[in-house]
Amino acid sequence: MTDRIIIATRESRLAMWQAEHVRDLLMQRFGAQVDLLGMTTRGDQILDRTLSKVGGKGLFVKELETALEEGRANLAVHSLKDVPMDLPEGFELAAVLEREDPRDAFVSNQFASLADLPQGARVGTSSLRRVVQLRSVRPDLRVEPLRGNLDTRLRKLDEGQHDAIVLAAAGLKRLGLASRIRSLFETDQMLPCAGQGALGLEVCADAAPLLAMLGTLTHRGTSLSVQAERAVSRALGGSCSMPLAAFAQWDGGTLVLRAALGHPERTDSPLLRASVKAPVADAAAARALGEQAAASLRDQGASAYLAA
Ligand SMILES: NCc1[nH]cc(CCC(=O)O)c1CC(=O)O
Repeated sequence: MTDRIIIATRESRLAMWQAEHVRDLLMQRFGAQVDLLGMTTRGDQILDRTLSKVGGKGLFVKELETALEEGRANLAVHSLKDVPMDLPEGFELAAVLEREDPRDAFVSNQFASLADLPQGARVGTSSLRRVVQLRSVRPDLRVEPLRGNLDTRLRKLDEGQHDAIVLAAAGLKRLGLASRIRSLFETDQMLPCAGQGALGLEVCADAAPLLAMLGTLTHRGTSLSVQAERAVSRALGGSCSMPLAAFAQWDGGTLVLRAALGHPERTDSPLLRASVKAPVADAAAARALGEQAAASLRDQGASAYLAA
């Protein structure tokens, strides 16, 4: 079963790149024969509404999981930031690959950075996390919705619908579009969301040989970081589309985790921030650190933000 592997993937250019990247890795590392099964998910079809209003992240993942369940594929490759905090019963993350650049990128045809934008400039993004952080440094900006895959978003920018847009650097780099990045946000200005830049490999929990084999691909620092980040979100129990950022870095011993939570509606509410660190050597300790960051946000009044 592990000598021929079928990867279920969405058909966007980024998803295909990621699936092909994993295919190449599996061929190199294990000499496996790998095929791709392209699929369109509900999340890909809904382009006119904010995802958080129609069911959130799970929309991109569900169809792929069904393919795994029915044995049409063995493996699904995801951008971890699109994977819900708790996988449905019967599925497991077999591996977390080394993280690409986790930062957000400022993309514009006229302006070099956020600081260069004139008063009242129009910035495209549909991510509440980006909206609240933009608002906190530049309350004057007009933040406008922007959806679609990377190519669609860049086209909307090029058509003049926005003065600038904010995108994950990882996606742009993977697609050979790094030249579109005018500047990278420092993480203290625009903290990434949990899992940004990392890929997760999902399999059926009963696929023991495959789980063991793929597990060897895990990048330890990325995996511990992402466990802590995802634990913040899980502990806050809000929806996966809440304006929450969580970003961790591991130096081989200590995990440093920062989180930020914005109010989804009230522009006068400040961002809540937490920063915690501890020696971390396993997933349980990483998750405990995430829970500590969530507790700190709660102490600062996070529940009023989450209820909104
Ligand atoms: N939400 C869509 C999505 N999912 C993963 C990436 C980029 C790659 C990554 O962060 O792993 C993007 C694009 C973006 O947010 O700009």
